[in-house]
Order: sequence, then structure tokens, then C-alpha cells
Amino acid sequence: MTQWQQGLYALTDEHLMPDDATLIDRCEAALDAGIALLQYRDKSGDEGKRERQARALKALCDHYDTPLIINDDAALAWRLGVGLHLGRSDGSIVRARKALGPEAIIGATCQDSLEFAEQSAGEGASYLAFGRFYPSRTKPDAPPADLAILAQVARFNLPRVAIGGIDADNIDATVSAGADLIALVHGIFGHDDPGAAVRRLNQAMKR
Ligand SMILES: Cc1ncc(COP(=O)(O)OP(=O)(O)O)c(N)n1
Ligand SMILES: Cc1ncsc1CCOP(=O)(O)O
Ligand SMILES: [Mg+2]
Repeated sequence: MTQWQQGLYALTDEHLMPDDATLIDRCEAALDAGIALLQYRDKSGDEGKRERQARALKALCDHYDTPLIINDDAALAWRLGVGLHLGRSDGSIVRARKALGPEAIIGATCQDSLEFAEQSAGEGASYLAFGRFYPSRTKPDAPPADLAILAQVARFNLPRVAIGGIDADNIDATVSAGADLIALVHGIFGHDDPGAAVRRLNQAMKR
């Protein structure tokens, strides 16, 4: 198992980190404390800001030797030479794989669905993401999922990502259910000190 396939997966949020300096400072704290992956997730639609911030995060992630994943935007991922996360209506995994190459990390949202998991695995996804498992402040309307799905998708032999409302209190149960990577927004960036939050979560994961 390579290093990015297990551990914490931090997702940025444009409301929690509204300006460049806050975004970079808080992502650096999380990277320094030990995360496996960082996703740039910005729903603002401000193309200039997205390009600038994603480039700054790429330089930071290179420094920490941690992969950067871009949410939704295959063209931006291609320009930066980084990974990509695609939801059910964000475009084709097959096309993204062709454009980004065999080594690129391409993740797929599978919600609570074995069918989505099978399809995404067949199309060349690098990891499968399930959730939301708990009430989420970031995406309250995301379809709910049952932890049992994590055991059911072990047969695809791809890293299983769990997302949605995960924090220090429920991370242990989520890992025990089969998650390899734990994806969080508020559980990391909703805290005053994201580095301390990452250290606590890593401790809780090891228990
Ligand atoms: C790791 C991870 N899992 C799931 C998602 C959700 O993707 P999507 O369903 O496309 O929703 P948005 O994030 O685009 O609102 C994700 N981004 N990352
Ligand atoms: C993007 C996404 N997809 C399902 S839940 C979610 C948000 C996760 O954020 P939080 O960890 O704050 O619940
Ligand atoms: Mg999406």
C-alpha cells in the first residue's frame, strides 16, 4: 500500500478559508501534522482565484511530498499535473484517465452504491469514496450512506474513502467498518488549530 492510500484526507472549503493566506497557512498546518492527501474543493466559480490557489497548494504539497487532488475540474488537474476527484455528474473517469495518465490519482464518489463502485472501478478510478456517513455541515444534503457498504466493496481492491461528518468521536467506528482514508472538511478546518485536529484524529485512528 503506497503512502497516500491510508490516513487522513483533508478537503478545503472556501467559506472556512476565504483568502489565500488563511488557506495556505491552515493547509500547511494540516500537511505538517500528517495527512495522506489534500483536496482543493472550491465551489465559488471564480476561475482566477481557483487557478492561483490551486497552484499555491501544488507548491506546498510538493514540499510535503503529499498528493494534491482537485475537485470537479479535470482541466485544472491536467494543467497542474495533479490528481482529480469526480462526483456522479462531474464528467467521465475514462476520459480523465486518458488525459491525466495511468499514474494520476483519480477518485470517484460512490455515495452508498455497489453499482457506482463497480462502474467506477471498471472505469479506472484509483479510490472509491462513500458517504456521507454522519450529518455534515459542509454538505448537509449529500445522500446518506450506511457504514456496511465499506465491507461490501473490499472486493474491488481499491482504497475506500469515507466522508461526511467525520470527527474524533466517530473516526474509530468508521475505520473499524473498513475505511482506508478518512475525508474531512470541518473535522480539520473547522477547528482553530488544524494541526492539533490532525494530530488528534491520527491518534484516534491508531487506537
Ligand atoms: C473524497 C471525496 N469524496 C466525495 C466527494 C464529493 O464529490 P461530489 O459528489 O462531486 O460533491 P462535491 O464535493 O463536488 O460537492 C469529494 N469531493 N471528495
Ligand atoms: C463533499 C462531501 N460529500 C459528501 S459529504 C461532503 C462534505 C464533507 O465535509 P464534512 O467533513 O465537513 O462533513
Ligand atoms: Mg463534484
